Amino acid sequence: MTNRQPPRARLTGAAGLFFDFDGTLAGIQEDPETVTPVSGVIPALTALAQRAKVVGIVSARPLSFLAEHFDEVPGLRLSGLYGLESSIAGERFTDPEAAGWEPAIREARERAQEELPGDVRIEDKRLALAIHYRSAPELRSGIEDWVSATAAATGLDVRIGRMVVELVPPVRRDKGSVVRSWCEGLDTAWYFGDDIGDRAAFEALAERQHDNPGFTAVRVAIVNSESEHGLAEQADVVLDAPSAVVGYIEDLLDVSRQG
Ligand SMILES: O=P(O)(O)OC[C@H]1O[C@H](O[C@H]2O[C@H](CO)[C@@H](O)[C@H](O)[C@H]2O)[C@H](O)[C@@H](O)[C@@H]1O
Repeated sequence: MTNRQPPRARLTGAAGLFFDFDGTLAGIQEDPETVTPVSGVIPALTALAQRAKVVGIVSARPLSFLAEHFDEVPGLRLSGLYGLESSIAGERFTDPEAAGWEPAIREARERAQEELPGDVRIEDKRLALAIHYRSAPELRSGIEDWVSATAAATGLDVRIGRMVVELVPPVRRDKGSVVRSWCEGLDTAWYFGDDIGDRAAFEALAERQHDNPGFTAVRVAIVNSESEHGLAEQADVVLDAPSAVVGYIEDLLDVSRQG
């Protein structure tokens, strides 16, 4: 059991709460297409969005996937593909520099379909290509070599995740840039994450706290048997499952209602 007591931070002043999706609001499964938020996430986020100044999802999933699962939460911000896409108050944005890399992603997908073994799962996210080896972990180093070679041939960048390697446009955006911009005007912000890509968001919160002594950052790591990237060591709170994130939000709302 890795849960710790939540800190005594409350939803006072201008508060923001930002959540990664896979492994944080949803359990990990073999097929990414069938993943849904765990029970209680939608009502918890709905209540939070009524109470906090900014609530958002900061994910590597495409915006279309996030919209399908979260459109019913009023006021929720969505950021997809590590900040390349977003939707805020009904306004959709796609990074124009990244958009030019769609043909390179398509080329990489065609190469993957021809060259990679059938037990590797290829997830085409239009502006990113994820190669999953969860169903064949022994293929990891071969896939990493293939991804490096394809990145060199296409000009794309490489990102590593949980049993996944991705080809992405070489654009300077990450979850840290999203959190940095969403923290503007906030007094307190929480970030909940479980994976390597969430480190940049933790760092953005730490930087903001360092530069603004009046700002409170709460970094929440969701750890699991696959965690190996030091996120828990940087965290203020450690939880052990997406269901514990729902419990944490409910506690936070309760404590904040009590004033
Ligand atoms: O930023 P996130 O919302 O956490 O997205 C990160 C990646 O999540 C998905 O892959 C992960 O979850 C899959 C489903 O449980 C799992 O099979 C895989 O091993 C995990 O890496 C998603 O499919 C990727 O596109 C995201 O980059």
